[in-house]
Amino acid sequence: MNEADAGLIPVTILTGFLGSGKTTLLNRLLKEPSLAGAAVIVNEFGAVGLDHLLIEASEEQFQLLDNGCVCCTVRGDLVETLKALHRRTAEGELPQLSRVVIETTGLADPAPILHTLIAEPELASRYRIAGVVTTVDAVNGPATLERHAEAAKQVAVADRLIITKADLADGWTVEALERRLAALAPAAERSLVADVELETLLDAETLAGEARADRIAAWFDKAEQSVHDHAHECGAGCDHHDHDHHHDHGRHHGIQSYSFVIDEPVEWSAFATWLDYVAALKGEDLLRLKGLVCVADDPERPLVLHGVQHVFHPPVRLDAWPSEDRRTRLVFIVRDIAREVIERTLVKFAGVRPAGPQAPERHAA
Ligand SMILES: Nc1nc2c(ncn2[C@@H]2O[C@H](COP(=O)(O)OP(=O)(O)OP(=O)(O)O)[C@@H](O)[C@H]2O)c(=O)[nH]1
Repeated sequence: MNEADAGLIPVTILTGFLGSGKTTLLNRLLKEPSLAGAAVIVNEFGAVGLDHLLIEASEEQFQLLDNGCVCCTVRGDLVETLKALHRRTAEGELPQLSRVVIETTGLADPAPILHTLIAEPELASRYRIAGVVTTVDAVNGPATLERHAEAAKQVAVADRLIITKADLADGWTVEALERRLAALAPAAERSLVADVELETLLDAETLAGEARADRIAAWFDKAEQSVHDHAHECGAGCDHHDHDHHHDHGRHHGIQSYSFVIDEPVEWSAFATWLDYVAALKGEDLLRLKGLVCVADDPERPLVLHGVQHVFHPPVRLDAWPSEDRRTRLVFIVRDIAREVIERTLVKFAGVRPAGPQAPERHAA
């Protein structure tokens, strides 16, 4: 931090591809005493997102941006949220703000977010960027970096790279991933999540203010260039001609999110058979599945489900429902898998018929 930054509120961006362990790390961080005065801004897809139920922050600490992806459609909401946080703190409505952590969606490009923080005068006079922390999943990470430009970008702008799920991968895979990360982000510090010092993690910035601003400007130019290239690829057939839409359309192409709500408790053995089937058949394009499940033999204690491509993590049983709503909710983020396909398999294997869409389907961007 340089002198000009003194007195500004540090903002850390916590990013990483879908299911790479951002929320898990954030929940660990939120238990740190030094995070007591922090505000947490979480961006999730879709009106029926579940993250806000799974993050253990106090209501006062927590701000949700759930109307799109923070790097594109809800960037304005982020600006307003940060302005309002500052105003409410100054007016004594909220306690003094020690720092802000922004958890992005798994598909976000952090560069435009950083650019916004620097370029928006009111924000730049109140907040400083404390760094970008990117989680990379050791099991899916190598393939994800090859397949998804978003993931490579999240790594490239990182100050700190946190390798998660090394406990599920062999040593050789982790070493190969480390080499790949070193090539993509030579200046970033790398550590395994098990070795992370939580106390210092959020002050991750490895570049001084000006160098960072230059680097972000360079990234932003590249982003503009890819938008421009995309506009050419799209040609006359593409009817989206405003800048932001090109930006989204180019990067989150083919990715959709949708959710299902199931009114009745489910029989776990049939439901688990359905999960196995979906993972085996569609794993590569099933970028993320999250669920809160009401199981017939223990309806008071829901199961939390996490699927990340082919990997289904062991379900975790909560002691109680996190909100009044006790129905099973499933959120999917997929590439080119139609909602009807998932719905059909739910009926066939799990024997349940989900209620109609709770919110209009939307593209994940
Ligand atoms: N074994 C193991 N599991 C992990 C680790 N980190 C996260 N997980 C599991 O991975 C799943 C997804 O973790 P999340 O923290 O929800 O990932 P996320 O990046 O917040 O996911 P999105 O918000 O959907 O992008 C959960 O089941 C976690 O328990 C890890 O280091 N080891």
